[in-house]
Amino acid sequence: MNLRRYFIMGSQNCDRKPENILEEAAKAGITAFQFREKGERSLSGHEKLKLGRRLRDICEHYNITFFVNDDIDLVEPLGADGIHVGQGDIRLEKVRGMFPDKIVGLSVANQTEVDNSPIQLADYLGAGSIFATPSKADAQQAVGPEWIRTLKRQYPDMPVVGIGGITTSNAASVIDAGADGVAVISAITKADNIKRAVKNF
Ligand SMILES: Cc1ncc(COP(=O)(O)OP(=O)(O)O)c(N)n1
Ligand SMILES: Cc1nc(C(=O)O)sc1CCOP(=O)(O)O
Ligand SMILES: [Mg+2]
Repeated sequence: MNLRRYFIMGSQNCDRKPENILEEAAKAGITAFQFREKGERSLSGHEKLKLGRRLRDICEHYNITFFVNDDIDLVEPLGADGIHVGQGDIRLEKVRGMFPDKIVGLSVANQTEVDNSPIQLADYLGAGSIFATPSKADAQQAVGPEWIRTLKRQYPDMPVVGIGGITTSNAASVIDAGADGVAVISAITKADNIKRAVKNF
């Protein structure tokens, strides 16, 4: 599992064909991808499944770890490598029980969430929002890279990715704080030059 350059995207994040954006990012060197088809202008039902299949095929071709966001019903149909869940989603214990062999990620935004979560059941943590994000209306208040340090002090062996408002300009501060990777939406979907953006991470 390589979470160093973790790209997250759904069609609602894209001004052009999602397949083309993912393919450019894949060629440029992302290491993990999360299919997050969610919120305003997002697809549902069969259209969501069909897009997921096309994006999964691109990841398979470029050997990129493929995650589904939230939706347990898509994990098997898409042949996903893993699933990412947050505090308001299906409980981690249940996800782990359903998918003992998949990679499971959990979001943690503050110490209370950590204290109330079975952290050891997760394979990695998504820590954020690190900075203010334009991509998630219900994101919690930005906590800064210090949150990564706090998590790594408690769980030195648990992979942690920073998420929320991460750009090529501030990613180094997230990695310097001990993160194993950076998870981004807009820094890639909105980039003038995706190849350059991915390489700069
Ligand atoms: C890698 C990663 N980290 C955090 C999140 C956020 O998950 P969640 O809190 O469940 O919010 P939604 O993405 O479902 O809106 C994530 N998706 N990925
Ligand atoms: C999906 C997601 N989760 C977050 C969290 O804080 O848990 S922030 C976020 C959106 C990240 O998008 P961008 O890279 O454009 O800021
Ligand atoms: Mg979620």
